[in-house]
Amino acid sequence: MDSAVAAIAAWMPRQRWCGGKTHAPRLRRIGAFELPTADPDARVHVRTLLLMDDASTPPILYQLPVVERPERLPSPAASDHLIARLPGGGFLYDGPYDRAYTDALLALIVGEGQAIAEGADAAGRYSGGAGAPRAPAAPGDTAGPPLSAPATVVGGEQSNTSIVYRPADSAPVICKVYRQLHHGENPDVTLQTALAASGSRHVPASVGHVVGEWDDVGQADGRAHGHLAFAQEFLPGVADAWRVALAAAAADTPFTEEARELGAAVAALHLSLGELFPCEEPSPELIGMTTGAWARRLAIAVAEVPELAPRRTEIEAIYERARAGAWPQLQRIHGDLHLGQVILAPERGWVILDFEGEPMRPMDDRTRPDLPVRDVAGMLRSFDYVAGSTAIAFPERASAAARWADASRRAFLDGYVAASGLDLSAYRDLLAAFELDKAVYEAIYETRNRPTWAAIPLSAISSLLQSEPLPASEPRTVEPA
Ligand SMILES: Nc1ncnc2c1ncn2[C@@H]1O[C@H](COP(=O)(O)OP(=O)(O)O)[C@@H](O)[C@H]1O
Ligand SMILES: O=P(O)(O)O[C@H]1O[C@H](CO)[C@@H](O[C@H]2O[C@H](CO)[C@@H](O)[C@H](O)[C@H]2O)[C@H](O)[C@H]1O
Repeated sequence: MDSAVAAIAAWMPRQRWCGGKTHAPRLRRIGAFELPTADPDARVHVRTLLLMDDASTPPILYQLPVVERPERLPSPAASDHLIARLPGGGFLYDGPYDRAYTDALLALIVGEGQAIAEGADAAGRYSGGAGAPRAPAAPGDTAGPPLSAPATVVGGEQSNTSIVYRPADSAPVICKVYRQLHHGENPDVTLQTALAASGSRHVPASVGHVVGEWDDVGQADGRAHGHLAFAQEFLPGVADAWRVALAAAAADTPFTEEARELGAAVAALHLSLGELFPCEEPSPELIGMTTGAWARRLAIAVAEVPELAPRRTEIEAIYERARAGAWPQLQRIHGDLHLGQVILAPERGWVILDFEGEPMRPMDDRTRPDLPVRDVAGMLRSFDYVAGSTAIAFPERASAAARWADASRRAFLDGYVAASGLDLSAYRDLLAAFELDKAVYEAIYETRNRPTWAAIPLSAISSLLQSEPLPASEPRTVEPA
């Protein structure tokens, strides 16, 4: 497979999910596993490679599902997903675009299957959300659910690769294949599965997931264990709020009613998470962990984004003011909340997706109790992004878009405060620090991934350093989601 790894290294930087577009990956094979397929002659191999990019700092472990075929796929569209011709005469395809992989993955989850280990291993776990395909009652039970269905890959700006299955006789399912792997719990799986099981209407039902293991010298027993994929109910025909909000801002259509309800949905989510998972008091140690993370992120940003160096002292002053101020209880949160993570489903209201947390943050940080204001700050930044990207696309609409964003931000805060019972005005400094920290994160993210958008967080950082936090209205108490 060495030639395949070399071909993947050349192909990978062009993929949206690749975190290291600014350097040539230096890939080291950690292990692989093969998924059983329906091919009776076993001429097609569905293999997942786990490859460490040692050229990233810190190194990133990638999941690369590929399909090795003896012949070229006939469809002209398939050639877009051909990674390489193999020296032995075969063809190597990008797995999520090849039905052999998508079917093998669905069957692994729904049938609670086991991969064939080649140094790494994987197994399916089925949790059976409403309307999802059902696992066979017993091995070989042919009256079971579809283990095969037409599938398409979700396009756009995604950190992972999501595959939508549309079985003929059961509800559609979306399965996210994690591209960057980590040892331990992936909150995307654990938080959403617990919320759905508790009856929350603000998350899609869970269908199942894939767990995996691979060699890792950093673990006591030399093996890492983590989540590789997550399948959930797919809500069809709804655009994410980012697209809806962009259209509303471009047309100068008010979004305040939707923003207020979104604030209430986020509050209900926080109440549910606070009940389902342990909470912690803000001890000096926990406060130190949060402020330490702000400082580390700022140091990376200053090194990578030259425009930030002159603002460092001012940013640190806002962090210090927040450190010395009031801190609420810590609890599990979403962790990377923005408009691209929420959809407005008919007769259901706001549905919140993607609980994986910020992809550039260490997984240990993402799985600890955190501050709900981090999520509030993330959504406030997202409304500002709508104004920023509208201004880039239509400079003549910049002022109207800025007013649109300001009204949406205020309505979101009003909805959140009214529904959460949290007196946000007591945590203004903390909210300001989290908003700044998110903008600092975005400055790194955009510089690495979409340099033409780096101006959006950079101009937000300037405004945040000049302005006072938004006032927040009085809270009242409501039931969890
Ligand atoms: N359950 C779902 N129902 C409908 N659309 C979904 C669902 N889950 C994800 N999506 C769509 O796929 C996109 C990417 O999903 P997300 O979980 O945010 O992936 P990533 O981690 O790659 O960013 C979302 O913005 C949304 O448009
Ligand atoms: O891919 P994820 O959803 O896990 O999140 C990452 O990518 C996001 C961009 O797709 C990025 O969000 C930033 O851009 C959004 C517009 O595209 C904007 O709505 C967000 O407010 C802004 O933070 C996110 O930060 C990153 O973690």
